[in-house]
Amino acid sequence: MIQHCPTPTELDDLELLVSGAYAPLTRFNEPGSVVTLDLPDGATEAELVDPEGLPLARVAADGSLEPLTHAQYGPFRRLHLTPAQAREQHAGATFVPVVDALSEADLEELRGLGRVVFVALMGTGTSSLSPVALVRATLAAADLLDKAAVVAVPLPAHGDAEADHALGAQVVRTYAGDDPVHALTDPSAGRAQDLPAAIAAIVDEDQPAPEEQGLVLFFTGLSGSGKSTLARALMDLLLEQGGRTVTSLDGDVVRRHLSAGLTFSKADRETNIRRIGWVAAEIARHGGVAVCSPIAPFAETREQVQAMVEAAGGAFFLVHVATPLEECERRDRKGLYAKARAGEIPEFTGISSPYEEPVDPAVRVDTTGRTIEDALDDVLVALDEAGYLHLRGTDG
Ligand SMILES: Nc1ncnc2c1ncn2[C@@H]1O[C@H](COP(=O)(O)OS(=O)(=O)O)[C@@H](OP(=O)(O)O)[C@H]1O
Ligand SMILES: Nc1ncnc2c1ncn2[C@@H]1O[C@H](COP(=O)(O)OP(=O)(O)O)[C@@H](O)[C@H]1O
Repeated sequence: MIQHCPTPTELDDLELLVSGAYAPLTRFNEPGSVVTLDLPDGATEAELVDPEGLPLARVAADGSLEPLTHAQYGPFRRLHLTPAQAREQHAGATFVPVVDALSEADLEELRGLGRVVFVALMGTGTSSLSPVALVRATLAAADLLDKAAVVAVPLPAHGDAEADHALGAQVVRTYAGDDPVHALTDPSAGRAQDLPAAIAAIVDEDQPAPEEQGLVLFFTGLSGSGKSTLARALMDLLLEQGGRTVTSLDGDVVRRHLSAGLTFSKADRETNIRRIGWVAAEIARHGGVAVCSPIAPFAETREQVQAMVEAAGGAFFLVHVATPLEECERRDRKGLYAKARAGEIPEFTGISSPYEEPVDPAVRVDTTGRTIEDALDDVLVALDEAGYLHLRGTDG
């Protein structure tokens, strides 16, 4: 039987299927259900493992589950009660679903309800807050009420608003059992202007202003288009003007270290870009700036990098260095195009290997006939307008 690590959404679903939160649903892939599991390469059964390889459950061909161990990772694990545990610990309370930071108005609405249990629906993609910040903000809200407790339920979003709403309502009912459920009248209506100070501080930390957010500047384009030159010039400005930590992930340099030994086959290029994306996402997670300048010829891999960066709370800023092939080949700074034309370098991007142009980059720069400062200015203006970096160029 194969081992398989499900997606974050599938891991959330697995926990809720096993805990009884989805009752009467107990298995993946029931007809018409949004609770689905994709196994790789046509496999019909598998041992499901967490990201660190701990076996969690076996899934059979009919989607049914045999639990092996409970998930043990992640912050606030102690608040992950099963519905049975929640009903036992909090019998007689009013259950209140929460998907966002609670405002003064929300709290006012709850005063007088007696004992309240917040059911923080903190699964993947449910809230605009990160899962951990949603729980932290809900604990802060509980502190502001007389008698309130928090249960964390990793109910994920499945991309179908109607089905997700129905599933959420059903899950909260299951947690409440015979006790009342109170849905807030206008959840998050008071957002921004009406958050208690302790909750506002948690939201601000989770959602930093664009100029404080981790940033991945990703230059893509043909060999010789000007990626490294522009990336280096931009990093110099950042270092000169200060205030941020900066890491370079240049294509050639990465291939000498992180990706040493990889070829230029499609599979190896994808591996190379995903490695860059993984490192860049970690840098962004810590609020730093990563400047990446690989060719990155495949749209799908670039999108995977974007997803990794955004999942880490960073902003992804794609710069297409759109210098045409003719100009890159005319420059042929490293003599590689001549060798590729002579058949000495196989699978050369633009000659014998594809480059998929980005459809919707944050900025597109053709460097042909322009100075470096002038071309860089296009990037600086776009970054300034997006609010991420406010750098002054050197040409005025
Ligand atoms: N077959 C082939 N195709 C493209 N490029 C080649 C090839 N062989 C070697 N080189 C040199 O490697 C640099 C590109 O590496 P990358 O890691 O950026 O490429 S990729 O993103 O994995 O496609 C690229 O550097 P840049 O010119 O800076 O882009 C080339 O110098
Ligand atoms: N406006 C410009 N912006 C960037 N590079 C330019 C520009 N005009 C000419 N060039 C030259 O083009 C070449 C680009 O090479 P490089 O930055 O290594 O490209 P890449 O990293 O995309 O392979 C350099 O020799 C650079 O001096």
